[in-house]
Amino acid sequence: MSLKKLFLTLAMLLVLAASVATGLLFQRIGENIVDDWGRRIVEIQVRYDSARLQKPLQREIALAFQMAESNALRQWVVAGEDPALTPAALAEMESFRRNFRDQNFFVALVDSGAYYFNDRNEQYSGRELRYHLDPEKSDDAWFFRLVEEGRPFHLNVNPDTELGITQLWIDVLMTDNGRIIGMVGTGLELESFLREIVDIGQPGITTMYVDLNGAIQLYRDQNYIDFASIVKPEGQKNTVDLLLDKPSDRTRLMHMMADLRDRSEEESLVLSEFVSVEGKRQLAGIAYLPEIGWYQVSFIDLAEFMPLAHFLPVAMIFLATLVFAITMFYLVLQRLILNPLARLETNMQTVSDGRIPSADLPRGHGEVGQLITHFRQMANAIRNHTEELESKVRERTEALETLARTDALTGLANRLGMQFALEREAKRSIRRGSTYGLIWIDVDEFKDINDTLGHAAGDEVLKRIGTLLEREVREYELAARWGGDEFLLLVMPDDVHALQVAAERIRKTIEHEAAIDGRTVTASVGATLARSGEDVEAVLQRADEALYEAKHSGRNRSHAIL
Ligand SMILES: Nc1nc2c(ncn2[C@@H]2O[C@H](COP(=O)(O)OP(=O)(O)OP(=O)(O)O)[C@@H](O)[C@H]2O)c(=O)[nH]1
Repeated sequence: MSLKKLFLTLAMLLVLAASVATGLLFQRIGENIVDDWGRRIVEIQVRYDSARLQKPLQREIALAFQMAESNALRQWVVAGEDPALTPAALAEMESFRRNFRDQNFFVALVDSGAYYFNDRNEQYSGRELRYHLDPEKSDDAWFFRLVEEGRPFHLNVNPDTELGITQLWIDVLMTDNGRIIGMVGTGLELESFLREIVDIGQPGITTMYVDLNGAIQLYRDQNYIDFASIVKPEGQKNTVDLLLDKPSDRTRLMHMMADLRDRSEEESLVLSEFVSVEGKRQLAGIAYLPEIGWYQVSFIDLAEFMPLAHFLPVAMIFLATLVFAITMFYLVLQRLILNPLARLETNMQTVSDGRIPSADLPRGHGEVGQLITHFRQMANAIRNHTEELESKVRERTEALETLARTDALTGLANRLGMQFALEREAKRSIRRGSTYGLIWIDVDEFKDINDTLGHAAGDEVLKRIGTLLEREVREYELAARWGGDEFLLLVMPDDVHALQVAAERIRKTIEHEAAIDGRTVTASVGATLARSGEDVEAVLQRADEALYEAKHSGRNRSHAIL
């Protein structure tokens, strides 16, 4: 895997890991914040709700206690509902009725079982005695049970089947010298009370009030309320665990309730615990309200109340910054290291393929820069060396080529060199319609020179003739040793006559200047003029024939065939 791919994969893995870590971190931080704040909020909420509930209730309870202590009422009851005292007693009842929140009252008497009631609409004015309580009737059991329990006051949520209304009843015992003689109080219309006090419609918050047994007394959904719980046997009550998903949560709540009751002197103590309600993790806040003998239980759905989504923008900004930083790091890495290295690698590949590296190398920084500089120096050295080598090879090749076309003894062109020159001239002749002359020289009785004067003398003769012929040709003409004692001149005569003159002059020059060891050296010379576009072989043939003629007409002659 290339470094580029490796770092890209690494960068992507980093982004992925950073995203997961950020997500987990923010979820953890968010949950901690929400849990921490949730506990504070639930505490405040419970205190606030309990104050809101107790304020109206306490007023009603205090009023009910006043009513229970009313002399007019007590005297009337003790006197066995003396008709003479009844108007004053009814007036007292009416007076309290007007003061109660829902403007109703009840008075229930132990001895006679009489039950007096009037309401806001005064529909029972003049006939306040509604009925007589019957210990045998289950609807009246609440009264006899409360009298039996002897608690000074009690809150009772109960539908009154006789009257056809459901109320939160405030029941206060009326006593005379320690003897319970009756019960007075008022009823708060449950629906409006729940609407105004309990179900305040705050999203994510559910409040309820339960009695010492955990039986639900006030809750926005009346179906859950444990009506007349005072007379219900244990096990049949609608308790708080109806809302809880797990039995373990119920146990924990019950423990908290017991703990709160033990510590009821600690004012406004609120305990909180996470529980599962209707499949959601909710924070339950519980407070004991000793004045009314109930607990307040508030469930806060923190996911709705303080959604973790609120932390999302912060998490997104954090993540975006992280991704941006990693991307920038990768881009800088790519620009400063990966790209220069990739180009360097391409150049190195060129070198390893035996080609000349490109002069266009990237610039780099730091160690990469040093690496590139060293490679550049190395590449330049290779390039210079290669060019030098190539130049030398070219020179040597040219020298070899020259050598291959040169006669070692005389320094003239050899047969190969002459053939090249002839081919070139023949092509030019075709191209330009030009012509050229050939002069063929053969040393006379050279074998004899060798035989008599020695082979070295023979060589010397050949060298001298070479020098003479070299002198005879012009710059653009060529003298060559054709082989053995034969020489060939490629000449450019102006005309036939000039060719004949040149051939004769060469013969004479040899005769006069090539003598060795006192022995005259002569040569026979044949000459011919190439015709326009004529084949080289044909011209050579004719020159050879001219030479043959010169030889056979007595040697040391020049002869031209035109
Ligand atoms: N010294 C010397 N002799 C050579 C060289 N090349 C060829 N020869 C000799 O040159 C002689 C050429 O002789 P021929 O061409 O047969 O005849 P010739 O003796 O010149 O007689 P004509 O040409 O008929 O006049 C031969 O004996 C060759 O051995 C050389 O490089 N040096």
